[in-house]
Amino acid sequence: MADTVSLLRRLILESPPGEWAVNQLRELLIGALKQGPIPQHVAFEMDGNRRYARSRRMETVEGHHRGFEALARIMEICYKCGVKVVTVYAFSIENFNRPKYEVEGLMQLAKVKLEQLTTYGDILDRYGACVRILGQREMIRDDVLEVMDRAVARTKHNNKAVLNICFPYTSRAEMTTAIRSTVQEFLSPTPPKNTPFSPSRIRQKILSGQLDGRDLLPTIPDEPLDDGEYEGKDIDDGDDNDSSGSATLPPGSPEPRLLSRSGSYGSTTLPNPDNITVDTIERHIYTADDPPLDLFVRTSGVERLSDFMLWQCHQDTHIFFRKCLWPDFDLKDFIWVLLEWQWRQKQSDREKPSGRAGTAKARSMME
Ligand SMILES: CC(C)=CCC/C(C)=C/CC/C(C)=C/COP(=O)(O)OP(=O)(O)O
Repeated sequence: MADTVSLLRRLILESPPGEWAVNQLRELLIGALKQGPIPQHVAFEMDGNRRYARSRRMETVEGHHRGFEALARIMEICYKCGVKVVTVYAFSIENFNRPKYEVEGLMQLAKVKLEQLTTYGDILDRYGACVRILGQREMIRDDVLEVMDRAVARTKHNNKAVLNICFPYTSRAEMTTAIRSTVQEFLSPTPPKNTPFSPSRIRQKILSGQLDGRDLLPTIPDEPLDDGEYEGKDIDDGDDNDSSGSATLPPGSPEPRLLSRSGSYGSTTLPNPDNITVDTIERHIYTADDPPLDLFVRTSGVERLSDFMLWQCHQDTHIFFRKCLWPDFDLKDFIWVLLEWQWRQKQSDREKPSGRAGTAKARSMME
């Protein structure tokens, strides 16, 4: 009986009039949603593809294909609603540890779908969305990278919306990269060379025996270091796997600012770590150009962030965990997330003026 009902339902919904009616209803719902506030930046942790495949006795890779279809549907809903940036976790660095055939399947899927997505007139072009690939580029093999670069180049003229594809990504790798490039930027202003008190000059003198090391101040390079240029202990390679120009200050290192405060180096402008703020790091994070993350959605019932958007989740990011598996995720699920987000926005807007009034009142009472 249940089988007959579900078959009948499928027949109706998949018939041309059924499809037309469903599309009309979707448009109506999206139109209604657009009447309220809309998150500017939404991230999806698309979880549950393999469980979806297993429960339907499909190949794992087929589960990922269905996952991509869900992504295309959700992306369209987002852009139609007015979301500016959609960020998706398409491949974690940890995913390289999955069986070879699955990793290969995901690479092929990325290649085929990115070509498709960025073909002129397809979904991204329709909504004026450009593609950006966020993650550890050096871990992507050449044939995939080529397709990704082409996708980015083909859509770079689109300036209404963004699709951030995190591939291969983890937040810790993103933050490490951001810190590394912050340090590189921080050390890059080149001071006047060979001034009598420049660190390199002092180093030269020590090496040539003209100065003993007793009064040696903590050394800060006065010019960007080349790999292997410096053998001292105060600048160290921060990553065992990657020695490409990375420099970290190990725990217990003397604070570089002491140097600049002491003024020992004359007119040399030495980096001051006090100048590194949240905003400095933010500028080096992959999503630096994007609006703050308003909404984070993870499917499949797992309630963890799993190294995704750890920096971007701030005090006003609303995090939603949904039980449904990603390939099943559609407007019927997303609408509740959006409605709840809109409701929470209204609540916090309502609280804000009274909160402010309360503070002002408290202040006037104290005065
Ligand atoms: C081009 C492009 C953007 C492609 C995206 C395709 C896509 C949906 C990728 C997601 C891959 C992935 C590791 C999902 C997590 O589910 P899981 O495999 O961990 O499933 P499980 O939780 O059931 O084990």
